[in-house]
Amino acid sequence: MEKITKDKVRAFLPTRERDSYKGSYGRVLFVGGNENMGGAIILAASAGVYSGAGLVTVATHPSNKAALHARLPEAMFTDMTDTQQLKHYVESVDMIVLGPGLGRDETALAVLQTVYETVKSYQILLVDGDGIYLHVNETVPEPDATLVLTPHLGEWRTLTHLAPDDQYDDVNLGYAKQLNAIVVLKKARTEVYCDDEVWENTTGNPSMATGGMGDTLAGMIGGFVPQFDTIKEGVLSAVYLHSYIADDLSLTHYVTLPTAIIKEIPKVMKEFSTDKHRRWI
Ligand SMILES: NC(=O)C1=CN([C@@H]2O[C@H](COP(=O)(O)OP(=O)(O)OC[C@H]3O[C@@H](n4cnc5c(N)ncnc54)[C@H](OP(=O)(O)O)[C@@H]3O)[C@@H](O)[C@H]2O)[C@@H](O)CC1
Ligand SMILES: Nc1ncnc2c1ncn2[C@@H]1O[C@H](COP(=O)(O)OP(=O)(O)O)[C@@H](O)[C@H]1O
Ligand SMILES: [Mg+2]
Repeated sequence: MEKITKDKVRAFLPTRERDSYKGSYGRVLFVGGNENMGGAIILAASAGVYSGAGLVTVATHPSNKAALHARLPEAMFTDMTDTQQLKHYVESVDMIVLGPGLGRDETALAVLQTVYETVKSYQILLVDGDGIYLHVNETVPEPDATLVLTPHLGEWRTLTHLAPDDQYDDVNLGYAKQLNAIVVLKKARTEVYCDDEVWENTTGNPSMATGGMGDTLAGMIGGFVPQFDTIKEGVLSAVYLHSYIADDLSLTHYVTLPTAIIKEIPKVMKEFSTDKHRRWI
């Protein structure tokens, strides 16, 4: 098992080109947030924007529109219950983050099915939260995209039926392959299963054990992956920095709020950037 370390993340972090524009840094669609869990998708999308995604759209329940615009004016809104609009947005992005706060009812299932039917092989689809529940418990088409799954230990048990005592690395890797996915197994020391590799995070602490923390990680991965040289490097860097920020905040804060992590992302990316002393003027 390889460790995700500071030096590796520093080396992975891309530098920005002078002539780049928002299209250079990824168009990302966030799908989720029913009438009761709009916060989950707003957190995910906020993490995506603060991670540097070039253009972010949120497909969510219409009741979340005003809150989204108030909290995150950088993001665009579309109604996730409008199937034609949802298809249109899925077709126009590089990456989709599906599932935070989506719910598990018929509307949620229809949304997930539309996304799964529409994605193409050149796109990246991250499935989290209720999306993972629907992925396992409902009959859904296999998405033709690079799949990233971000289960916590409970969701991993749902996906694999593995008891906690049976979750050895090689067994987990076998399941990740069977699921045809890069798996981010979230826990105190999060693990990433990618191709034949197993990675272990070296950051993270119990001040992070609060609702919305995983939604925030999903959003960071969504923001990072289109900007990084490889999907693996984007995923590993998001996992590391999400918890690195929390470790820093935990020195002075008993609990680390997802919104506090989100605010710090651009600063920490600058700290890790190899051209951090560069001035553009
Ligand atoms: N502000 C918002 O809108 C928020 C919205 N949210 C949205 O809620 C949706 C449901 O997600 P969820 O994770 O809350 O619930 P679920 O999928 O039922 O999993 C819990 C089950 O797994 C088990 N379990 C075992 N080990 C575990 C572990 N290490 N970590 C966690 N659980 C563990 C656990 O066992 P127990 O605690 O009962 O012992 C229980 O049986 C999802 O879409 C998410 O995005 C939340 O993000 C909160 C903020
Ligand atoms: N004790 C802990 N130590 C380190 N990280 C933790 C701890 N508890 C939770 N986390 C992190 O918080 C996140 C929780 O994810 P998840 O349960 O999906 O949250 P939510 O669905 O509420 O957003 C994961 O990234 C996990 O690694
Ligand atoms: Mg979660």
